[in-house]
Amino acid sequence: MTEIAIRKPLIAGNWKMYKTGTQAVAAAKQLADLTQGVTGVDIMIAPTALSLPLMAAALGKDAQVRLGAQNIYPGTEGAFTGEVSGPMIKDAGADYVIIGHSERRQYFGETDETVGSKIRAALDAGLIPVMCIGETESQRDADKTFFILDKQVSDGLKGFDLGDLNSLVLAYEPVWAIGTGKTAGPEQVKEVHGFLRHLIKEKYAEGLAAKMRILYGGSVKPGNIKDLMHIEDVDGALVGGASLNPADFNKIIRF
Ligand SMILES: O=C(CO)COP(=O)(O)O
Repeated sequence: MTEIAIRKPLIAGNWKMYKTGTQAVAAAKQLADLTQGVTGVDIMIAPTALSLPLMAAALGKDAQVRLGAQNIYPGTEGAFTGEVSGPMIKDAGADYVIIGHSERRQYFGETDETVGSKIRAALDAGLIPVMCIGETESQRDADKTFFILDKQVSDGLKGFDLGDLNSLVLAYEPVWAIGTGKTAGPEQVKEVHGFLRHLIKEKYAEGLAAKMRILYGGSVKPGNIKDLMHIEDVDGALVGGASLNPADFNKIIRF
C-alpha cells in the first residue's frame, strides 16, 4: 500500500460565525442532497456550536456529512461561563473539533499551550482534533515560516505521545491567505506540507507521518481545489467562505 492510499482526503467547511440555526439546517440538507453518491472522501462542516444539535438531527446519525465544532474548552464541566466542553460537543453530534484557528489565536488570545490543552480535551472526549497552524504575512516576509510552523507544532503537541496522535488532522492555513482571495502557490504549499510531514516523522514516527492528514486552508474555491489536491502531501482542505454555499462546497468536495 502506498502512503497516499492510507490517507483518505478530508474536505472540511469552517462556517465561522455565519448562519443561524435555521439557515444551517437548510444548508446542511442541501449539501447532503448534493453530495449523495460521493465516495472516497470524508466531509465535515463546523457550524457554530448552537447549530450542532439541530444539524445532527437534520442529517441523521449515519450521514456522510459529519460535524465539527470550532472551539472547545479544556475541561469537562465547571463554572466557566460561556464555554462549551468536549463531552457537550460530542453529545451534540460532532465528531471533529477545529483547534487553534488563526482567528482564535489573533482575537481570543489562544497560544500554542492552550492549543495543546484543547487537543487533549478533544481526544479525551473522543473527538478528532483539527489543529490549525500557519504563518502571518510578516513572518513569511521575514523568512520565519518554517521556524513558526515548527514552534506551533512542537509547542502545541508538547507532551503528546505517538498513540495520542493517531486521529489528529493538521491544517496548514497561511494567515495571509485566509479570506483574502490569495492562495499560497503550489510550490509554497508543497514545500510546507512536505516540511510538516517530515517534522512529524522526525518527532514521532514514519508510520504516523505517513497516515496523518494535512489539509490546506486559505481561499480554497471550486476553481483552485483540483490543483491544490494534486500537490503531494495535500490531503484535503479547510474551507471558509466557499463552504457557506452548498453548491460551491459540493464542487470542492467533488474535486
Ligand atoms: O479560515 C479558513 C478556514 O478555516 C479559510 O477561510 P477562507 O476559505 O474564507 O479563506
